[in-house]
Amino acid sequence: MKLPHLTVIGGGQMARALVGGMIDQSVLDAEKLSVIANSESTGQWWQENYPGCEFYTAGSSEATDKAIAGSEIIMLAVKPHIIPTVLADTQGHLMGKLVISVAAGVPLAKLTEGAGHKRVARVMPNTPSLVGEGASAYCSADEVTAADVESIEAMLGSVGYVAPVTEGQLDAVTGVSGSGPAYVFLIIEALADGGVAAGLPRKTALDLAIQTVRGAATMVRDTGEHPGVLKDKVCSPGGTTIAAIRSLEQNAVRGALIDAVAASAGRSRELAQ
Ligand SMILES: NC(=O)C1=CN([C@@H]2O[C@H](COP(=O)(O)OP(=O)(O)OC[C@H]3O[C@@H](n4cnc5c(N)ncnc54)[C@H](O)[C@@H]3O)[C@@H](O)[C@H]2O)C=CC1
Ligand SMILES: O=C(O)[C@@H]1CCC=N1
Repeated sequence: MKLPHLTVIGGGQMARALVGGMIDQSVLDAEKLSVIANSESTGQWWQENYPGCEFYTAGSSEATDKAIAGSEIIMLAVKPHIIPTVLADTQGHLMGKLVISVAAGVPLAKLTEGAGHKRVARVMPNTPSLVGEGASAYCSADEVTAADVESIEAMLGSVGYVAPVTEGQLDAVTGVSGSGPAYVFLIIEALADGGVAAGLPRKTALDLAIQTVRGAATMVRDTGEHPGVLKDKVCSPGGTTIAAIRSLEQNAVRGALIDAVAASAGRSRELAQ
Protein backbone atom coordinates (compact mmCIF):
# COMPACT_ATOMS: atom_id res chain seq x y z
CA MET A 1 0.00 0.00 0.00
CA LYS A 2 1.22 3.51 -0.85
CA LEU A 3 0.11 6.31 1.44
CA PRO A 4 -1.47 9.50 0.11
CA HIS A 5 0.17 12.90 0.70
CA LEU A 6 1.23 13.31 4.33
CA THR A 7 2.14 16.45 6.23
CA VAL A 8 4.11 15.98 9.42
CA ILE A 9 4.16 18.88 11.86
CA GLY A 10 7.28 18.61 14.01
CA GLY A 11 10.03 16.80 12.19
CA GLY A 12 12.21 15.88 15.19
CA GLN A 13 13.33 12.52 16.63
CA MET A 14 10.00 10.69 16.50
CA ALA A 15 9.04 11.99 13.05
CA ARG A 16 12.48 11.04 11.74
CA ALA A 17 12.10 7.51 13.10
CA LEU A 18 8.48 6.98 12.05
CA VAL A 19 8.14 8.88 8.78
CA GLY A 20 11.76 8.19 7.81
CA GLY A 21 11.09 4.49 8.46
CA MET A 22 7.92 4.64 6.31
CA ILE A 23 9.89 6.13 3.39
CA ASP A 24 12.69 3.57 3.86
CA GLN A 25 10.05 0.79 3.80
CA SER A 26 8.50 2.31 0.62
CA VAL A 27 4.97 2.89 1.95
CA LEU A 28 5.48 6.64 1.56
CA ASP A 29 7.24 8.48 -1.27
CA ALA A 30 9.37 11.47 -0.24
CA GLU A 31 7.58 13.47 -2.99
CA LYS A 32 4.34 12.93 -1.03
CA LEU A 33 5.73 14.33 2.22
CA SER A 34 5.56 17.88 3.55
CA VAL A 35 7.29 18.79 6.80
CA ILE A 36 6.25 21.80 8.86
CA ALA A 37 8.64 22.86 11.62
CA ASN A 38 9.87 25.95 13.38
CA SER A 39 13.54 25.63 12.51
CA GLU A 40 15.43 25.84 9.22
CA SER A 41 17.86 23.15 10.38
CA THR A 42 14.98 20.67 10.66
CA GLY A 43 13.95 21.51 7.08
CA GLN A 44 17.53 21.08 5.88
CA TRP A 45 17.80 17.69 7.57
CA TRP A 46 14.65 16.41 5.82
CA GLN A 47 15.58 17.76 2.41
CA GLU A 48 19.11 16.35 2.63
CA ASN A 49 17.98 12.93 3.84
CA TYR A 50 14.75 12.61 1.83
CA PRO A 51 15.15 14.67 -1.36
CA GLY A 52 11.79 15.45 -2.91
CA CYS A 53 9.97 16.29 0.30
CA GLU A 54 8.82 19.86 0.95
CA PHE A 55 9.55 22.00 3.98
CA TYR A 56 7.37 24.82 5.35
CA THR A 57 7.89 27.16 8.28
CA ALA A 58 5.45 26.68 11.16
CA GLY A 59 2.79 29.37 11.40
CA SER A 60 3.26 30.55 7.79
CA SER A 61 0.31 30.85 5.43
CA GLU A 62 2.14 28.53 2.99
CA ALA A 63 2.20 25.81 5.66
CA THR A 64 -1.59 25.80 5.84
CA ASP A 65 -2.46 26.78 2.26
CA LYS A 66 0.00 24.47 0.49
CA ALA A 67 1.15 21.67 2.80
CA ILE A 68 -1.99 21.03 4.81
CA ALA A 69 -4.43 21.86 2.01
CA GLY A 70 -2.60 19.42 -0.28
CA SER A 71 -2.44 16.52 2.20
CA GLU A 72 -4.93 13.86 3.15
CA ILE A 73 -3.16 12.91 6.39
CA ILE A 74 -1.72 15.34 8.95
CA MET A 75 0.62 13.99 11.64
CA LEU A 76 1.23 16.04 14.77
CA ALA A 77 4.75 15.20 16.04
CA VAL A 78 5.63 18.12 18.30
CA LYS A 79 6.20 18.03 22.05
CA PRO A 80 2.95 17.75 24.03
CA HIS A 81 3.09 21.36 25.30
CA ILE A 82 3.39 22.63 21.69
CA ILE A 83 0.19 20.87 20.55
CA PRO A 84 -2.06 23.86 21.51
CA THR A 85 0.16 26.19 19.40
CA VAL A 86 -0.03 23.82 16.43
CA LEU A 87 -3.82 23.47 16.74
CA ALA A 88 -4.11 27.27 16.88
CA ASP A 89 -1.80 27.64 13.82
CA THR A 90 -3.88 25.15 11.84
CA GLN A 91 -7.35 26.14 13.08
CA GLY A 92 -9.97 25.72 10.36
CA HIS A 93 -7.51 23.99 8.00
CA LEU A 94 -7.83 20.44 9.33
CA MET A 95 -11.41 19.83 8.12
CA GLY A 96 -11.66 16.72 5.96
CA LYS A 97 -8.18 15.53 6.99
CA LEU A 98 -7.21 12.44 8.95
CA VAL A 99 -5.29 13.88 11.93
CA ILE A 100 -2.83 11.60 13.75
CA SER A 101 -1.06 12.72 16.92
CA VAL A 102 1.97 10.97 18.40
CA ALA A 103 2.19 13.34 21.38
CA ALA A 104 2.41 11.57 24.73
CA GLY A 105 -0.48 12.27 27.07
CA VAL A 106 -2.52 14.63 24.87
CA PRO A 107 -6.07 13.23 24.96
CA LEU A 108 -8.37 12.70 21.96
CA ALA A 109 -10.82 15.19 23.51
CA LYS A 110 -8.25 18.04 23.26
CA LEU A 111 -7.18 16.97 19.77
CA THR A 112 -10.74 16.72 18.38
CA GLU A 113 -11.65 20.07 19.92
CA GLY A 114 -8.65 21.71 18.27
CA ALA A 115 -9.13 19.94 14.94
CA GLY A 116 -12.84 20.83 14.83
CA HIS A 117 -13.83 17.23 14.04
CA LYS A 118 -13.42 13.65 15.28
CA ARG A 119 -11.46 12.10 12.42
CA VAL A 120 -8.52 11.97 14.80
CA ALA A 121 -6.26 9.17 16.05
CA ARG A 122 -3.68 9.00 18.84
CA VAL A 123 -0.63 6.85 18.31
CA MET A 124 2.14 5.90 20.69
CA PRO A 125 5.04 4.75 18.49
CA ASN A 126 8.68 4.22 19.42
CA THR A 127 12.02 5.11 17.84
CA PRO A 128 13.04 1.62 16.59
CA SER A 129 10.48 2.37 13.83
CA LEU A 130 13.52 3.89 12.10
CA VAL A 131 14.92 0.39 11.51
CA GLY A 132 11.58 -1.32 10.84
CA GLU A 133 11.40 -2.73 14.41
CA GLY A 134 8.97 -0.29 15.99
CA ALA A 135 6.18 -1.07 18.45
CA SER A 136 3.10 1.15 18.21
CA ALA A 137 -0.39 1.23 19.61
CA TYR A 138 -3.23 3.52 18.57
CA CYS A 139 -6.78 4.53 19.42
CA SER A 140 -9.18 6.61 17.42
CA ALA A 141 -12.07 9.03 17.80
CA ASP A 142 -15.59 8.50 16.43
CA GLU A 143 -15.21 9.80 12.86
CA VAL A 144 -12.17 7.67 11.95
CA THR A 145 -13.34 5.37 9.14
CA ALA A 146 -12.47 1.74 8.43
CA ALA A 147 -10.32 2.98 5.51
CA ASP A 148 -8.52 5.37 7.90
CA VAL A 149 -7.80 2.47 10.26
CA GLU A 150 -6.34 0.58 7.29
CA SER A 151 -4.08 3.55 6.51
CA ILE A 152 -2.99 3.87 10.14
CA GLU A 153 -2.23 0.14 10.38
CA ALA A 154 -0.38 0.24 7.03
CA MET A 155 1.75 3.20 8.20
CA LEU A 156 2.63 1.72 11.57
CA GLY A 157 2.74 -1.88 10.33
CA SER A 158 5.32 -0.92 7.70
CA VAL A 159 7.78 -0.01 10.46
CA GLY A 160 7.04 -2.74 13.00
CA TYR A 161 4.37 -4.16 15.29
CA VAL A 162 1.05 -2.35 15.71
CA ALA A 163 -1.91 -2.94 18.05
CA PRO A 164 -5.24 -1.15 18.57
CA VAL A 165 -5.89 -0.20 22.21
CA THR A 166 -8.42 1.83 24.16
CA GLU A 167 -7.47 5.41 24.95
CA GLY A 168 -7.31 4.44 28.64
CA GLN A 169 -4.53 1.96 27.84
CA LEU A 170 -2.29 4.44 26.02
CA ASP A 171 -0.52 5.68 29.17
CA ALA A 172 0.49 2.10 29.94
CA VAL A 173 1.63 1.65 26.32
CA THR A 174 3.79 4.74 26.76
CA GLY A 175 5.33 3.18 29.89
CA VAL A 176 6.12 -0.14 28.20
CA SER A 177 6.99 0.52 24.55
CA GLY A 178 6.97 4.29 23.98
CA SER A 179 9.65 4.94 26.60
CA GLY A 180 10.85 1.31 26.58
CA PRO A 181 13.69 1.62 24.05
CA ALA A 182 15.47 3.96 26.49
CA TYR A 183 15.40 1.30 29.23
CA VAL A 184 16.78 -1.32 26.83
CA PHE A 185 19.51 1.04 25.55
CA LEU A 186 20.49 1.61 29.17
CA ILE A 187 20.55 -2.15 29.82
CA ILE A 188 22.73 -2.74 26.74
CA GLU A 189 25.10 0.01 27.84
CA ALA A 190 25.28 -1.45 31.35
CA LEU A 191 25.89 -4.99 30.07
CA ALA A 192 28.75 -3.67 27.95
CA ASP A 193 30.14 -1.79 30.95
CA GLY A 194 30.00 -5.06 32.89
CA GLY A 195 31.93 -6.79 30.11
CA VAL A 196 34.58 -4.08 30.16
CA ALA A 197 34.80 -4.32 33.95
CA ALA A 198 35.34 -8.07 33.57
CA GLY A 199 38.17 -7.49 31.08
CA LEU A 200 36.65 -7.42 27.55
CA PRO A 201 37.54 -4.80 24.93
CA ARG A 202 34.71 -2.21 24.67
CA LYS A 203 33.66 -3.16 21.14
CA THR A 204 33.54 -6.88 21.86
CA ALA A 205 31.54 -6.24 25.04
CA LEU A 206 29.06 -3.99 23.21
CA ASP A 207 28.65 -6.39 20.26
CA LEU A 208 28.01 -9.30 22.65
CA ALA A 209 25.51 -7.23 24.67
CA ILE A 210 23.61 -6.16 21.52
CA GLN A 211 23.39 -9.68 20.14
CA THR A 212 22.38 -11.11 23.52
CA VAL A 213 19.44 -8.69 23.89
CA ARG A 214 18.43 -9.23 20.28
CA GLY A 215 18.73 -13.03 20.54
CA ALA A 216 16.81 -13.21 23.81
CA ALA A 217 13.97 -11.03 22.44
CA THR A 218 13.75 -13.10 19.26
CA MET A 219 13.73 -16.31 21.29
CA VAL A 220 10.82 -15.16 23.47
CA ARG A 221 8.91 -14.14 20.36
CA ASP A 222 9.67 -17.19 18.22
CA THR A 223 9.40 -20.01 20.78
CA GLY A 224 6.25 -18.63 22.43
CA GLU A 225 7.67 -19.87 25.74
CA HIS A 226 7.25 -17.86 28.92
CA PRO A 227 10.38 -15.74 29.57
CA GLY A 228 10.66 -17.32 33.03
CA VAL A 229 10.91 -20.80 31.47
CA LEU A 230 13.62 -19.60 29.08
CA LYS A 231 15.47 -17.97 31.99
CA ASP A 232 15.38 -21.25 33.94
CA LYS A 233 16.97 -23.06 30.98
CA VAL A 234 20.02 -20.76 31.18
CA CYS A 235 20.48 -21.34 34.92
CA SER A 236 22.59 -24.43 35.64
CA PRO A 237 22.31 -25.67 39.23
CA GLY A 238 25.05 -24.05 41.28
CA GLY A 239 26.23 -22.32 38.09
CA THR A 240 27.17 -18.84 36.94
CA THR A 241 23.75 -17.57 35.82
CA ILE A 242 21.86 -18.29 39.02
CA ALA A 243 24.62 -16.40 40.88
CA ALA A 244 23.97 -13.43 38.58
CA ILE A 245 20.17 -13.77 38.95
CA ARG A 246 20.55 -13.70 42.74
CA SER A 247 22.49 -10.47 42.39
CA LEU A 248 19.82 -8.99 40.11
CA GLU A 249 17.03 -9.98 42.54
CA GLN A 250 18.99 -8.56 45.51
CA ASN A 251 19.27 -5.32 43.55
CA ALA A 252 15.51 -5.37 42.87
CA VAL A 253 15.83 -5.17 39.09
CA ARG A 254 12.27 -6.46 38.51
CA GLY A 255 10.82 -3.86 40.86
CA ALA A 256 12.96 -1.15 39.27
CA LEU A 257 11.63 -1.99 35.79
CA ILE A 258 8.01 -2.25 36.99
CA ASP A 259 8.43 1.14 38.72
CA ALA A 260 10.00 2.60 35.56
CA VAL A 261 6.95 1.62 33.48
CA ALA A 262 4.63 3.01 36.17
CA ALA A 263 6.63 6.28 36.32
CA SER A 264 6.37 6.79 32.57
CA ALA A 265 2.66 5.91 32.52
CA GLY A 266 2.09 8.29 35.46
CA ARG A 267 3.92 11.12 33.72
CA SER A 268 1.84 10.46 30.60
CA ARG A 269 -1.33 10.82 32.72
CA GLU A 270 0.04 14.09 34.18
CA LEU A 271 0.64 15.48 30.68
CA ALA A 272 -3.09 15.07 29.98
CA GLN A 273 -3.95 17.64 32.69
N1 LIG B 1 11.15 10.52 21.10
C1 LIG B 1 10.44 9.42 21.33
O1 LIG B 1 11.00 8.31 21.55
C2 LIG B 1 8.94 9.46 21.28
C3 LIG B 1 8.26 10.65 21.18
N2 LIG B 1 6.89 10.67 21.15
C4 LIG B 1 6.20 11.94 21.03
O2 LIG B 1 6.62 12.55 19.84
C5 LIG B 1 6.50 13.96 19.97
C6 LIG B 1 7.77 14.61 19.44
O3 LIG B 1 8.85 14.17 20.24
P1 LIG B 1 10.34 14.19 19.67
O4 LIG B 1 10.31 13.94 18.21
O5 LIG B 1 11.12 13.33 20.56
O6 LIG B 1 10.72 15.74 19.93
P2 LIG B 1 11.76 16.65 19.13
O7 LIG B 1 12.06 17.80 20.02
O8 LIG B 1 12.89 15.81 18.63
O9 LIG B 1 10.92 17.16 17.88
C7 LIG B 1 9.94 18.14 17.97
C8 LIG B 1 10.04 19.00 16.73
O10 LIG B 1 8.99 19.97 16.76
C9 LIG B 1 9.49 21.15 16.18
N3 LIG B 1 8.62 22.27 16.62
C10 LIG B 1 8.69 22.97 17.79
N4 LIG B 1 7.71 23.91 17.81
C11 LIG B 1 7.00 23.76 16.66
C12 LIG B 1 5.86 24.41 16.12
N5 LIG B 1 5.24 25.39 16.77
N6 LIG B 1 5.39 23.98 14.93
C13 LIG B 1 6.00 22.97 14.26
N7 LIG B 1 7.10 22.33 14.71
C14 LIG B 1 7.58 22.72 15.91
C15 LIG B 1 10.93 21.24 16.65
O11 LIG B 1 11.70 22.03 15.80
C16 LIG B 1 11.35 19.77 16.59
O12 LIG B 1 11.94 19.47 15.34
C17 LIG B 1 6.27 14.27 21.44
O13 LIG B 1 4.95 14.71 21.63
C18 LIG B 1 6.51 12.94 22.14
O14 LIG B 1 5.64 12.76 23.24
C19 LIG B 1 6.15 9.53 21.16
C20 LIG B 1 6.76 8.32 21.24
C21 LIG B 1 8.20 8.18 21.36
O1 LIG C 1 9.86 10.87 26.83
C1 LIG C 1 8.81 11.18 26.27
O2 LIG C 1 8.02 11.98 26.81
C2 LIG C 1 8.47 10.59 24.93
C3 LIG C 1 7.16 9.86 24.95
C4 LIG C 1 7.50 8.39 24.91
C5 LIG C 1 8.92 8.39 24.61
N1 LIG C 1 9.43 9.58 24.59
